[in-house]
Amino acid sequence: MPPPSSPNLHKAGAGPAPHGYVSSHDVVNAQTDAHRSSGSNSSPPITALHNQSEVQAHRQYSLDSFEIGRKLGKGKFGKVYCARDKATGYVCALKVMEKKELIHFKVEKQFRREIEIQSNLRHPNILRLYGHFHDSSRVFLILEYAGQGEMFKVLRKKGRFNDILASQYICQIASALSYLHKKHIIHRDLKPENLLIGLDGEVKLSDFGWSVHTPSSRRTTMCGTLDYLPPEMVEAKDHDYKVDLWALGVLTYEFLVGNPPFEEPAHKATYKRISKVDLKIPPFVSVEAADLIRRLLQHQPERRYPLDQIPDHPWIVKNRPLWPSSSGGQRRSS
Ligand SMILES: Nc1ncnc2c1ncn2[C@@H]1O[C@H](COP(=O)(O)OP(=O)(O)OP(=O)(O)O)[C@@H](O)[C@H]1O
Repeated sequence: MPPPSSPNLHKAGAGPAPHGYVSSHDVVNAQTDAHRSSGSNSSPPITALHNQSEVQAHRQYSLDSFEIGRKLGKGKFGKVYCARDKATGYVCALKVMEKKELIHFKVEKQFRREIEIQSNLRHPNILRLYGHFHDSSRVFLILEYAGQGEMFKVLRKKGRFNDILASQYICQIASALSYLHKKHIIHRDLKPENLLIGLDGEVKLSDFGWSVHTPSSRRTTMCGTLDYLPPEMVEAKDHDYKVDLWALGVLTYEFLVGNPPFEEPAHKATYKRISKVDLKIPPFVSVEAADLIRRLLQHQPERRYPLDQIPDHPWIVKNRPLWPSSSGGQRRSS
């Protein structure tokens, strides 16, 4: 585990074995899992330790290094638990995957790429991967704990976000994407399901399974979620980092409207609408937000609004003074 020096690290509250943490050996005990996950939904009472100094660099981690808390969720390839590093008290999320499943579904390569990419990233709006370890049958990822959970769930619960919240999220995501693009990484799978929310309400971009280091020639691999696919991928043309700009436009729309713009019951119909950029923005969407959506959802990738101009877009400029100050917004100093 690289030194977890990020200001987003969190330390468990004081006291012996608090928050329902148990021995790490219980992590694969299905019965206790069920018991824990059906228990309290509240996050463990944890205290953010901002600017905490470097801790235990180059330590060798194993399952014994952690006390395992409640199950945070379940993905296609594993379960995620809240965990506390016994030595330091730091709280993280521990993702547990069965090796045989990764092999069975032929996702080892994708998984290795995800680890390689994510462990080298340092940005307040990108979920940190502190390290990984394995035993004979499982692989464990030590991830930053996103205390407010999944963006997707929050959005579905609220229906849609107001301009203030949506603009703050979009500005944070634009900053994270801009950081990735400067490192020649395309995310390629931006959608609410791949966004988590940190303890202070800040966006955490996660899931780098589809990401690629931009190659010299552009790629044609078909990937990503249907609703977020750009015209060039629907039309099986080459694509580059500008696919993320299109996805940001789709996301802006979904945040403000509650569903993605080209959604149709049949795949073919969705493809068609994407290819034609058949965009209908409801009248309740503000003029400024609609302008940004249209500028991002351009059929021609070169015409899409550049990420570095997003903080100066009128929608962001208008709403920035209303953002709650504690939620990790990417404020401009000028
Ligand atoms: N770092 C984290 N902090 C808090 N909760 C998390 C964290 N990582 C995952 N979770 C929770 O666990 C669930 C499962 O996560 P996981 O990454 O395994 O799968 P996923 O991203 O939902 O799906 P997929 O299997 O397609 O990658 C998430 O939906 C989320 O609710």
